[in-house]
Amino acid sequence: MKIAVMPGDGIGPEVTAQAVKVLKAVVGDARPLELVEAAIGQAGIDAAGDPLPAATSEIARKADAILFGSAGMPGDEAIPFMMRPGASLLRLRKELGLFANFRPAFLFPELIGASTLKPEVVDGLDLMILRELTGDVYFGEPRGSGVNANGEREAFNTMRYAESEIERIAHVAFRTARTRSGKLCSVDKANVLEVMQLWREVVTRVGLDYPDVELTHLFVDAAAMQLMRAPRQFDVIVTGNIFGDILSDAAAMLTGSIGMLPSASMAAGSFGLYEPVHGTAPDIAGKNLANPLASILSMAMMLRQSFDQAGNANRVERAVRRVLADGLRTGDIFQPGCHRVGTEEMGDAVVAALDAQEALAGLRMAVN
Ligand SMILES: NC(=O)c1ccc[n+]([C@@H]2O[C@H](COP(=O)([O-])OP(=O)(O)OC[C@H]3O[C@@H](n4cnc5c(N)ncnc54)[C@H](O)[C@@H]3O)[C@@H](O)[C@H]2O)c1
Ligand SMILES: CC(C)[C@H](C(=O)O)[C@@H](O)C(=O)O
Ligand SMILES: [Mg+2]
Repeated sequence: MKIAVMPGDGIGPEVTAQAVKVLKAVVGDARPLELVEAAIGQAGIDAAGDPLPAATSEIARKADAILFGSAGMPGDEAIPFMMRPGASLLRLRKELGLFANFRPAFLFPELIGASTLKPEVVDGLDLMILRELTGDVYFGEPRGSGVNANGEREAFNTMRYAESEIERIAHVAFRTARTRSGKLCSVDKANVLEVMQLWREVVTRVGLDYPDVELTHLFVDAAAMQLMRAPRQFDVIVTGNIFGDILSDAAAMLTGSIGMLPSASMAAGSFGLYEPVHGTAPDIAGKNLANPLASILSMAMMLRQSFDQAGNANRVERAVRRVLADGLRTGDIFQPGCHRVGTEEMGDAVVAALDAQEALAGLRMAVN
């Protein structure tokens, strides 16, 4: 198992360290684990004068999977786009062709009181946002800024999708819906944007190959409203890059905190980049306050999707559920009556819960 570890900026190194700790505990001696750390974001600038150093891209290409923390800091916007610490992630996604971004919004029953919605509205929430990740206004050309004919400063980006890009994410979406409830909602803005008219047309056409999947369409503004009103009406949502970015942060709050939302960014095969949906959280960085569970749960997605280790992934998810059931909470998911812990203590508790699972399994074997 060759894994590139890219901690990045802000809370990235803090939460990634916990995911690595849990990874080592769950894999144990069963499989050789090769972890190669690579500099990205500000660390890349410090090491090689580039937020995505060539050496980091090389490590990424040779790995089976990437465990990513987060990148970018306040003030980034003043730096030219390609040199921003935060842009390192966009460049990496594009370089590696990571077009399919899975962002599951799953509510652990123990956190029902931490959700921003009423318990009866979110109870049992388990939805999958599939975000297209290498197209759209993030990468569309032309982009830039300058002075217009009136002598006024202006800036512009281009929302752009090629038919083939929509087709390939649509196929992933329909296949994903098949493995879940068979319901797929495509989110666009076809009432206003040509590019989204194409999106709707192509998704609808691809859908003819999947007659067993029930396809619906929503405009993104209505989708945002429905997500807050009655989120359980959704199972799989497929959408473009920018709408997916926004809807997934919103969905995070239904699960209690942005610190709970993992993600997997996949290319065509089993290679993937796994990262929490949250950013570098400069306001709490370096204080042992960050919730590491999104990072730990991203690592579980890595075990399942890149290494075919569903058993180990389930064990990690069960261990997370155990620590929540035991009342352990970082500040972002704190509820009265619970026990407040820091980033490291939360990671240690997940490892202890894994050990307890193992001890119990050993005991069962001995009894039988
Ligand atoms: N994948 C990434 O690398 C990624 C994702 C989003 C934002 N960013 C970058 O991060 C920087 C900060 O962005 P932002 O402030 O808009 O978003 P953010 O997600 O970093 O923080 C938003 C809020 O959520 C809180 N938060 C985030 N993660 C948390 C965690 N694990 N535990 C507890 N609280 C948590 C923060 O303290 C903050 O109050 C920016 O430079 C942005 O570009 C990077
Ligand atoms: C940091 C930023 C470039 C990134 C994005 O916009 O894709 C982030 O917000 C995310 O959700 O992964
Ligand atoms: Mg985002």
